Amino acid sequence: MLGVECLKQWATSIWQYILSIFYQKELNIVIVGLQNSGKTSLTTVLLGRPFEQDTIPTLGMRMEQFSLGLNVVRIFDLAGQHRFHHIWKRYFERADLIIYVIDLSDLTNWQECKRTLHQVIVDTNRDGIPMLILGNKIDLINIPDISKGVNDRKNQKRSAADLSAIEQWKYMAPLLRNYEFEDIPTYQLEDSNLYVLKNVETLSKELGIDLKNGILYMPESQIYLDRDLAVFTISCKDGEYVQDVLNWVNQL
Ligand SMILES: Nc1nc2c(ncn2[C@@H]2O[C@H](COP(=O)(O)OP(=O)(O)OP(=O)(O)O)[C@@H](O)[C@H]2O)c(=O)[nH]1
Ligand SMILES: [Mg+2]
Repeated sequence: MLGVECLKQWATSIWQYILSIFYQKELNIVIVGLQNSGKTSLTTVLLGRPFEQDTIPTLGMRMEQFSLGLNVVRIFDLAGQHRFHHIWKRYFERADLIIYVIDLSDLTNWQECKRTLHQVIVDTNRDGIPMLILGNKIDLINIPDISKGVNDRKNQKRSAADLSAIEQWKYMAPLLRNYEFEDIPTYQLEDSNLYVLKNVETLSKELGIDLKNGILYMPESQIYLDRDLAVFTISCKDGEYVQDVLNWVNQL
């Protein structure tokens, strides 16, 4: 009787092995974005390792590999420094998913960040590679506490403006999914109102991406997005919304 059980187990494991040969998939994830946006931190978090405050800028590329069920996942964590951007294209050729990471807490390079994102989308759109745009570091952009200083004459004007933006953002957000691109409000982005970018629709609009109709608006032209594309806001530090990102990747 024991012999029959052993034989069954053996046959099952052989069968699983044969299945794995036919069904084993390799998933290449290529992560790009400007310097300091959090690409290496994202890689660390995706690998289930603890977040590190002090990181070293990546030089060239760093590859990490892990198994996910029967599949092998390879993460290509590319360097964000400008002098390395020319190597990105080489990795796009074998990418099954491209992730573009943005530091939402720092507006200094916002225009460059947008330009670079547009270029990545244009360069890879024809191949239809799925793409994920991640607004990172949302733990650093808090909604200002407007109750503070509301009686302070100097702050009164500012507080009223903030209040209307906050109210608009808070109440419109759930409705935006039914809105056309033109209806999503735009903002004069500055350090005091960065929190509006936590909202995925607002962030997409500021990046020129019409998620509903699949169109990328660039300063001189526009293109149809011929691919799966999603925008999330996350914090690698707190792990906020990282699970949503993983769920999205899993359904690809
Ligand atoms: N507060 C906060 N800090 C973050 C977050 N993600 C990354 N950082 C910090 O941002 C800095 C840069 O992170 P990296 O992951 O090295 O950035 P990178 O995009 O890999 O940079 P390069 O390799 O130079 O292109 C580090 O000090 C991280 O600890 C986040 O979600 N919140
Ligand atoms: Mg890095």
